[in-house]
Amino acid sequence: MEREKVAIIGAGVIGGAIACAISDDFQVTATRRKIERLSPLAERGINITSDNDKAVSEAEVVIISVKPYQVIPLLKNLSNGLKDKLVISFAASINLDLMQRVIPDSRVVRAMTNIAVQVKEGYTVYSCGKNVTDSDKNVITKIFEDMGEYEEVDEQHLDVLTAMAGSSPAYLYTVVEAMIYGALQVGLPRDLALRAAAWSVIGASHLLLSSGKHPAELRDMVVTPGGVTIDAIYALEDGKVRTAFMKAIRDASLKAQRLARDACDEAERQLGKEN
Ligand SMILES: NC(=O)C1=CN([C@@H]2O[C@H](COP(=O)(O)OP(=O)(O)OC[C@H]3O[C@@H](n4cnc5c(N)ncnc54)[C@H](OP(=O)(O)O)[C@@H]3O)[C@@H](O)[C@H]2O)C=CC1
Ligand SMILES: O=C(O)[C@@H]1CCC=N1
Repeated sequence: MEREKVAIIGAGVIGGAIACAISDDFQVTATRRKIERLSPLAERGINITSDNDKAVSEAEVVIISVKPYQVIPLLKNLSNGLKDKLVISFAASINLDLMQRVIPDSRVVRAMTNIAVQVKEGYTVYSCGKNVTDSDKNVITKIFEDMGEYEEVDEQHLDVLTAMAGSSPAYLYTVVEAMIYGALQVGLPRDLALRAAAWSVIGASHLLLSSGKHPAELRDMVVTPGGVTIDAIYALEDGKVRTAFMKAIRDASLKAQRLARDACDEAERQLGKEN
């Protein structure tokens, strides 16, 4: 069976990861302006070009993975070619309504994922525009399945989910790095410290998801009275780690919402100028 053709416009960090994750099941063409940086994708059999128009014209599905401020100008440039196509944007903060105003004749999906797509273990959340069909949904879920876990959500949650799902690996790497440094301080070899921290994150996550238990209950099961863990928990509470994480998620969510407002204001200015 002929594989569906997908164009990925802006194959940088996340677009490149998506290209690799779906390339067994879809015929992928990846674009960016600095085409020489796409050679690792070409080595994996992915078509590469810096010609967005050509990539779009040959594709049935178009994935947009440029920076948020580049999305609206890009969609305007490509609007003729995008007519009647399914367009999936992974850009933070650029909402469905805004994209739909610029490409009214396309079927638009807004999605957020994370860097674990590189190992096909991303977590993708998405919302569909009004005219997305059931057959589009089949294609969308096939793409997202190749990237890891996925679920459809109400668009109103996508800015907070950018902070929770899209950005989360960065927070976890910060935690893991700090844990490794703690272990180095008391003499554990570097590679052993890294494996201990990373496998603990994976195991703890799987247990959390499969047990259905609240994280506080699971934490309590680890804390042996008079034992080792309680001294770590005491130090973490003393360092206000929970407040720090709550602030981090709140601030990142507010930033996503502010970027969304700025993008709308800028688009209004541009669209106003054209009318
Ligand atoms: N990084 C992450 O973990 C995640 C990022 N995102 C979202 O993905 C988007 C991209 O982020 P990220 O991958 O980190 O950023 P990158 O800068 O790595 O990727 C953006 C890419 O877009 C390319 N680009 C810019 N303009 C054009 C154009 N006109 N035509 C074709 N390609 C173009 C750039 O390459 P060149 O300059 O060579 O053209 C660059 O490679 C953002 O909107 C972000 O919100 C979503 C989820 C997770
Ligand atoms: O930092 C960002 O804006 C993007 C969105 C989620 C992850 N990276």
